[in-house]
This record gives sequence, C-alpha cells and structure tokens, in this order.
Amino acid sequence: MKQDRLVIAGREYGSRLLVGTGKYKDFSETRAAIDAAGAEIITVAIRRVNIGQEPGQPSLLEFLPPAEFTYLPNTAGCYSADDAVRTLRLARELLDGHKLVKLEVLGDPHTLFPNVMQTLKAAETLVKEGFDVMVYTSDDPIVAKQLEEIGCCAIMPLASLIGSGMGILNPWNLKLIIEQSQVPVIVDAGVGTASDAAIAMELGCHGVLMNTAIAAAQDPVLMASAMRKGVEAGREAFLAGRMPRKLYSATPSSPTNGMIG
Ligand SMILES: CC(=O)[C@@H](O)[C@H](O)COP(=O)(O)O
Repeated sequence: MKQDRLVIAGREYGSRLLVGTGKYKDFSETRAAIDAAGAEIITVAIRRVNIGQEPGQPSLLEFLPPAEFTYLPNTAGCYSADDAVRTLRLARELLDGHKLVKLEVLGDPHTLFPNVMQTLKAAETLVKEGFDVMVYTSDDPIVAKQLEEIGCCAIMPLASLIGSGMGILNPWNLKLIIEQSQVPVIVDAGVGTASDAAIAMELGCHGVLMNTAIAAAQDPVLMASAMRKGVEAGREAFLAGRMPRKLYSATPSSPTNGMIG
C-alpha cells in the first residue's frame, strides 16, 4: 500500500491514533501506553497536567519529550471561550510559541458536552491569533461546517460522552460530517474498545483521539496496542472499500460455473 499519512496543519503523521495523557497511575505508565499505541500526537490538559506550570514537580515533558512527540495542549475543564483562549495562550508560552492546539469548551460538568456557541467564539479568536485549532465539537454537521469555515484545521466530533466508553452513538451524523469536510475529521471522546476505533476509521474518519479507554483498561499498555491495531485495521478496511452492500440473501461463496452434475 502506498504511504498513507495523516496531514494536519501541513504536517504529516504516520499514526492516526491520538492519545490523551490523563488518568494514568503515573508518568511511566503514560509513557509505556503511548509507546504501545504508537501515537505521535499526544494531548495534554493544560489545567491538570504539569508541563512547567508547577516548577519542582514531576513534569510530563521529562517522560514524553516534545522532541519525540507532537504536543496538543487542550482546554479540558474550560467552560467559557475566554477561559479556553487564556489557557491556550499560557500553553503557547510554556511550549515556546507552539501553535497546534485542541480547543474544547464544555457546556456542563455532568455531560461534558461541548458548548458550541462558546466553542465557535473561542475558535474565531484563536484562529485570528495564529493558532492551528483542532476542535472538539458535537456531531452536528452544521456546527462542524461553521468551525471549518472559521479556519479550524481539524474537526473532532464526539463519538459519545467523554469518559463514557459508549462507542459511536451516531455513525450517520459522523458520515455527514466526513462527507462535507475538507479538513481531517477525528473522532474524539467516548471510544470504549478497539472495535469502536475500527468502526470510526471504517466510516472514513481520518483519525481517533482517546484517553479513558486506554488509561482505565485493566492493562493500559495492552489496550493501547489493541487500539493501534483497531485504528490500522479500520483504516485499511476503509481504503479497501467494503463489499458493495449488506443484503439479507445468500450467494454461494464458491463459483457455480462448470459444476459437475
Ligand atoms: C483527552 C481529551 O482530550 C478528551 O477530549 C477526552 O478525554 C477524550 O475522551 P475519552 O477519555 O472518552 O477518550
């Protein structure tokens, strides 16, 4: 198969599995899981994970050096556009002018569903300030289009609620978003196991971002490896093109021409 690369904001990646860095036992486990996942892009909650905000404390940067991974600072825990913008400006300072970010503006702490009005507002400001914005959003194709028109470099609709492990609740909406988008569509949140990741990729998503399914597995490193294979298998199945349709009638698998008798 010819080289199949994920391109985000002009940069190419070999892995289509993006992973979070929260909820692990310690930074060593985080590192081991990320290695098993083969991920190149790792997302970091600026409000929760130390990347230099707390001098003297263990820093993720020591375990996952920015020279080896593409950092994707995110705004987990932000409930307004202003908060999200402020958080990403801080990330840019901490990471020496780093531009690639993940925007999420949440609606409430119960559902962690995106507040799309505030997300649109923050996206506009961040794009104007020169950030490359990957954006977490609902699976609403109209909002997804608006975010793309604002200039976001990747659209990241949820599969289901963050941390729920419910898998893909609305493949039909995801399909609509994929069909209309000129930028990568990356499912973010709600993946529970490897088959969910494979389904996202079979639908035509360009990548999958996940955290809880790996970090909260009984064996995070083994699950990370399974996720890697799920994403790769789903991508290959998408590129291969599935048999034309599902039809509840049988056709013999072996040829019937020239049958004896
Ligand atoms: C890590 C991240 O950026 C989040 O958007 C989210 O945590 C991902 O969702 P899951 O934890 O459900 O995979």
